[in-house]
This record gives sequence, structure tokens and C-alpha cells, in this order.
Amino acid sequence: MWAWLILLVMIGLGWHVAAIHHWVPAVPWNGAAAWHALWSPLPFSVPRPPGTLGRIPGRHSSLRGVMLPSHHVPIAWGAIGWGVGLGLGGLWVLIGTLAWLYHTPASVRNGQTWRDWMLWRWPMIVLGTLTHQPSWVTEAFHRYHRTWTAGGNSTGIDPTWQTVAHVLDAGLARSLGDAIWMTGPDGGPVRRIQIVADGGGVHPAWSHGFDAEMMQAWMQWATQWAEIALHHAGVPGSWTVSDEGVVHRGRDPQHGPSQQVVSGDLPSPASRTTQDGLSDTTRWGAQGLTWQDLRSAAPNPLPLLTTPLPADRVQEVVQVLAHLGFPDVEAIGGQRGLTVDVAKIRPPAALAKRILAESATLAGQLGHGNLPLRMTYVDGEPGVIAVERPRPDRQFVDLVTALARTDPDDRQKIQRMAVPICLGVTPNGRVVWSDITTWPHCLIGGSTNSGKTTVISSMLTSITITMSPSDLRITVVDPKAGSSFPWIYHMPHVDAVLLDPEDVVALVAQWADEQETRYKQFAKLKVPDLITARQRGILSLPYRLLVIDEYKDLKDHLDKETLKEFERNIGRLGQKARGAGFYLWIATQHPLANIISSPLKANLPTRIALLTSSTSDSQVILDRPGAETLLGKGDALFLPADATEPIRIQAPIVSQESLWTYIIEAWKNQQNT
Ligand SMILES: Nc1ncnc2c1ncn2[C@@H]1O[C@H](COP(=O)(O)OP(=O)(O)OP(=O)(O)O)[C@@H](O)[C@H]1O
Repeated sequence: MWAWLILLVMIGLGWHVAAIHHWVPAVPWNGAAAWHALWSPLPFSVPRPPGTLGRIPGRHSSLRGVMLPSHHVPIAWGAIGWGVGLGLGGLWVLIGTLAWLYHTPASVRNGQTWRDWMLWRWPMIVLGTLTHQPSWVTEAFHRYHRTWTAGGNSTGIDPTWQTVAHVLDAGLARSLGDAIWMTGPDGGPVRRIQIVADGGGVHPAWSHGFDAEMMQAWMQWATQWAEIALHHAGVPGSWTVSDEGVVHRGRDPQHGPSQQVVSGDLPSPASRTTQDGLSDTTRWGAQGLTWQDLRSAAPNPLPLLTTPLPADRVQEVVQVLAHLGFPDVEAIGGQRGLTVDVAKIRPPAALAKRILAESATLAGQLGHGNLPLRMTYVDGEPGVIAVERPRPDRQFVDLVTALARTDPDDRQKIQRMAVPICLGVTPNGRVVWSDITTWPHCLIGGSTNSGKTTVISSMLTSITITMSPSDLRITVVDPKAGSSFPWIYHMPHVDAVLLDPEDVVALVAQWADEQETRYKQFAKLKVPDLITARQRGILSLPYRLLVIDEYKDLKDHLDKETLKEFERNIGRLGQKARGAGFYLWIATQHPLANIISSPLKANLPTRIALLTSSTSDSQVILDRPGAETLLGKGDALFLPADATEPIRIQAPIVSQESLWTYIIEAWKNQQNT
């Protein structure tokens, strides 16, 4: 604020002195005169040396046709100078503020952001536009949206899609993020296209502090977004990522036509048809989408998520068990899942426990070498054990395929869920959904590279399809500053991406207080919780979800007292948060007792375990062994708060194709609604 006041005074002063200098040249001009000139518009007079400006008694002069006592002329010019200076300065501030209001969502406006915007980004945008310096404009937007301060205490990234959409008319600017400069698609006046995707284009100024791996991840991200956006903008051409991380695509007049033209190899949503003739038009998700829409977007033909397991594969298990000294084991049947082959057997009751303890020997005998084999009782089939053998030709599943393959019988249930989320596919091909309002908080753990980020990413993506941005707001804490959750940053549901641990602590404290306020509202409305209030249509407060990726990083940055306060506030949120609509997911690759303390764990009753490096890590996440036998890459055990046994799932991955053909379309629908 002070900086602006000083700037205003400087403008006023400059104008004023210039006016006097120009209009009263006959007056002796010296230091004293200049000093007087400074004060002359003020209604009082300061002592002036004789013979200087303003002391010409008894004479009149014309000021643009108006006769004034001569000594009033400089005063009048001074006043005009101040008026014009302040007026122009005020106009500049007004337009700048309007631009700031337009660019920055209400939830994140505060003084600091305004100052930052006004002091150098806004001038840079205006100057860059006037002087045709796109890089200045890009730079100003780019940095601004990486460093904005959300809610007074949260650092986040503003997608600013509206701005970009206006600038580019590219249609998909929302998902590209904050800073794009595209001077026209093919056929437009300019051939060069440069995109600096939010977090994707690694600006040289950001690069220090980045290790090579992180830099590479960001580069990939940039490339990915450029590809998606340009496809949707209908821009043919090839793309490259320059050393500075700026993505170029299209034809540059200086470099001639592009060598590679990749348009046409990208799928067009409109050209897809369903392959199985299913015409389920049940409304699904908050966007009014139907299952038919989903099926149209899914690969054609829609892959099967399970097939029957050949009988000899089950028989093989029975034979090896007999060889190991476990006779009379009955072969029940089996399924070939995405990740594992499941052979179902029923051993004599007396042998069951001993067989369960022999998984390593059985794995060796069945030729799985070091690959783990898991055995578990089958839910709902007393005495039956599932032997889950790793598939050498393991399959992965894309999110849209998983959504489209959801059992028709489950759809009614999903439609009744407050915040439905697709978690993955069981070995027998069932697509598992859950309502996060029942969790209410979740611990996600697994060793590095086990697929935590991918599972979080696909879970969040599935929510953004079923929930509208006004019903669910998401905040993500990502210490990797953007490389972990590529497109999540561009979802219409995401409020902020927090990088500073202090902001996370402040947010949780704020939630704990807001929870109490919400409960007071519920009491007034005579409803027990937000879910009921929303169902009755008497309250439209959004559900709020906070996702913390890598809890250890956060913990390491907090001092003892702050950490205590943080865990105390998580405790305050505890079970009560369920009714109030606040949900928390905490992920860690260090599932150690000293990282996930017992009180914290007690407040995170829903668990998702990915591959762990030891039984004790599995114990920390699930309170039982098992996660150490998983196969990595999204092979997970999901333990809902109220369940006794975990469910094995293969988490879906969000593929490029499903982004293009479905997910981004869903986001666009959300924008339109
Ligand atoms: N569900 C999945 N389907 C297919 N591939 C997956 C899946 N989950 C993870 N992967 C692959 O495994 C690799 C590691 O995944 P991811 O980055 O999600 O692991 P992570 O546990 O978050 O790792 P880190 O802790 O190091 O961040 C990636 O290359 C990813 O493509």
C-alpha cells in the first residue's frame, strides 16, 4: 500500500513540477521556487524568499482564458497537476484492481496478492502488451499464479483458465493452467505457438533447487499438457520442449513448416461408438452424465477386467499343496484378474491355518521365484481360501475403463453416495466404489514407487467426474511442488496447492474452527449433519477434502509445538468432521510408527496400503501384515473403516486417452454448468 502511495505522490509531483516549469517560464526558477512549487496547491502558504515564484502582487494573469491574480496561477497549475497525476494514478490502480479481481478467485484474494499483482505483474502485463513482448506477459502471469497466496495463508496455483481462454480462444485453456501465449492456430495470422503450461514449463528462475529427476518430471508434464491442449485447440503440428522448458508446437515462420504432423492420430470423442449396445441412460455423477456417455468414451471394445482361470491352473495349486503334505484340498475354481490369478481352494478345516502360513514355500514351488503370493480367506465363502498368484502378463486398468465397467447393480448404490469415489478393481473384476463421507479420514501408505501418487491422482479424478466443483472443494499439499499431481492442479475443484507446511497447519486449524460453526448451523436447521442438510436442499456448503502427499516432509518442517498443535487439530476434526463435511487423506512413503503416531492413526480409520518394504510397515498402515506381498504399481489393499478384512484392488491409472476423450470433456461440461 505504501509503495502505491509513494508512486502516486511521485506521479503527482512530477506532473506538478512539469506543469509549472512549462507554464510559468518567466518566473525565476531555482531551488526555492521548486520547493514552493511543491507546496503551492495546498491551501496554506509557506514562507517564500522574495522574488520567487508566486510573489507577483497586484497583477493578473490568464489561465486558459480565466483571469487570476498572478500569484494564484502557479497554485492553480499545481492543483491541476496534482489532480491529473492523482487521477491517472487512481485510474491505473482501479483498472489494475479490476484486472486482479477478474483473475483471482474470491477465495484467495488478499492484500498481499494484490500488492504483488499491482507492483510488478500488472505493469509488466500492460507494458508487455503495449510493446509486443509476449514473454513479459507470460512471465508475469506465470509467476503470479505460482506464488499467489490463498486465503491469507496458503500458497497455491491459480489455473486462470478464463483469462487464458479469452486470450487464446483455445477452448481448453482451463486445463493448461496459468500461462499460455499462443499467437494463433494454424491458419491464424501467426504460426508460432508457445505454451508455458502451469508448472509444466519450467522457467529457468524456478530451476534452482530442482534435482534432475524433478526437472524431468516437469518437462514430461509440460509435454503432456501441450499435447492435450493443442489437440483440443485443433492445432496440427509437432511439439518440442526447449531447454528452458517452454513447449513449442506448430509452425514457426522462421523455421518453416513443422516436420512432423501428428494431428489425426489423436482420438476424437465424437467418433466413438459403444460396442456392446448397452444403452443405460441412468444419470450418473453431478454433471448429468450417463453411463452411456462413459461407455462411449471408454476404449472400444471395452476390456474385460476378469476372465475364468483355466482349471489346470487351480489344479496345479492343489497338486503342489498335496506334494507339500496337505492332502484333500478341494479345487473350487478361479478367476484371472488384472494383476493376479486367483485359485480358490477349500482345504480340510484342520489344515487351513498351516496352509496360510506356507505362502512363501508355495510361491517357490509354483515357480513364482521371488514374486510374492498372497493367501486369504474369501469373504462370504466359509472355509474357502483364495491363492492369489502374480500374473506374469499383468494388466493395468485405465480410470475410464474402470468407471465404464462398474457393475450395473452397483450403480444405484453409487448414486445414493454423497461423495462417490472409484478406488480400483478387485481380482475378480468388481469395480470398487466407496463414499468418502463414510471414511472420514484416510491413511495411504506404501514404499517409494508403489503407486501412491497414481492412486491419489485417479481417486481425485474420479471424484471430479462425479461431483461438481461447487459441491466439493479440494486442497492438495504437494511438497514436490507440482510434479506429483499433473492434471489435478487444473481441475475446477482444486482450491489451492499448498507448498508451505505452515499453511497446512493453519488450514487444519481453520477447518477445526469452521467445523464448530457448521455444527451450530446444523443445530439451527435441526439437521444432524451436512449430508442431511444437503439432501433436504436447505444448505449448500461444499464438502472439503485435504490431501497431504508425503506426511513426513510436512512433519519434518514443523517444530515440536506446531506439530502437536497440528495433530491436536486433526484430533478435533476426528470423527466429527464426517458430519461437518471435512475429509483428510494423508499419504506417506515412510509408514513408520514414529512418523504416523498412534493418535494420528486413530484419526485415520480408512486405510489404503500399497506395496511396503516390510511386514512392520504393513502393520503400521493396516494393523496387519499383507502389504509386503503386493506387486507395486497400484496393487493395493483397501481397508474401509468399518471392515474387518482388506480388499485387494488394482488402482486405475488416468491415461492420456481418457483425459482427452472423457475427463477433460467432463470438466468442460462443469465449466459450462
Ligand atoms: N495404478 C497404476 N497402474 C499402472 N501403473 C502405475 C500405477 N500406479 C503406479 N504406476 C506406475 O508406477 C510408477 C510409480 O508410481 P507413483 O509415482 O504413483 O509411485 P509413488 O508411490 O507415488 O512414488 P514416490 O513415493 O516415489 O512418489 C509410475 O511410473 C507409474 O506409472
